[in-house]
Amino acid sequence: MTASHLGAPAAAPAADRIIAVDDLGVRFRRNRGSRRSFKDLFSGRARRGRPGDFWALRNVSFDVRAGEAIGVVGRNGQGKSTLLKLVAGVLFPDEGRVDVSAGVAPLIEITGGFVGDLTVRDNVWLTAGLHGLSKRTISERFDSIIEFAGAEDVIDTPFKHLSSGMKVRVAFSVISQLDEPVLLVDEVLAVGDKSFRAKCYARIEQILAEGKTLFLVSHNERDLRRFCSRGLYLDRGRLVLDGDIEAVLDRYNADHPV
Ligand SMILES: Nc1ncnc2c1ncn2[C@@H]1O[C@H](COP(=O)(O)OP(=O)(O)OP(=O)(O)O)[C@@H](O)[C@H]1O
Repeated sequence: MTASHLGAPAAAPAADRIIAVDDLGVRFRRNRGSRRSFKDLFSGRARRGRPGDFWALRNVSFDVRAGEAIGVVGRNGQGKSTLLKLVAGVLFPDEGRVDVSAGVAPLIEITGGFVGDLTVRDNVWLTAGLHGLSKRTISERFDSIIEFAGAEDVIDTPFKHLSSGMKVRVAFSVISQLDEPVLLVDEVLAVGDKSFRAKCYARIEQILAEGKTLFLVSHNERDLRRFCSRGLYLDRGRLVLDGDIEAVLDRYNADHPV
């Protein structure tokens, strides 16, 4: 008998579960860049107390089933990108656990993972290779990656010389043609022009139809409603609401009316 015969379980059964986040906490130092005073250097109290520390995320727990599309909402600076970085495994928690039982394709910072001094061609090979695609598969997909991005004229240009829009186009094109079961998209779509955004939306729909799992951070409610069935609402690093995307957006809008 499958779990669905027993009614909706509170937590995803282990077999279905692709991501498990348990009591997650991440602490940052607000003033890392500021100089310590001479007096601070000799003050044990200042070091122990670490007054600049704050929790960017705390007590965050949720499970994700394979194939879910989750929108992450919240005001600026409330922990959304930090959460995606933890799922991507590029940041480690100070408390709790994040277990991800599948490969993750992250598009979480415009230039994230791309090497500025390498050409577009080399970056495509590097990123696709790091995500486990064979040389043969990369060769087969290379032209379509470049074509989707509209990057034919900049194939041999160093990535750092691309416009910010073109960087996003190349990054999205590569990331969305990997075989990883989980896709993380943080805001970056806002940078592309209208026609590229339309292509991205079609690609995301295709990815969801293939049964992949999506995390989308966005301030665009239309995008969130279009792709996501579930929402996570973060405020001050806490998970205020985990539920149906409509309920999550209603609550967010009620808490923060324009
Ligand atoms: N490496 C870091 N060191 C110190 N503070 C950080 C670091 N990364 C993020 N922060 C801080 O942690 C908090 C959460 O940041 P995060 O980027 O997760 O917010 P966000 O919800 O994604 O915001 P936005 O909507 O503006 O993208 C912010 O106060 C941010 O300044």
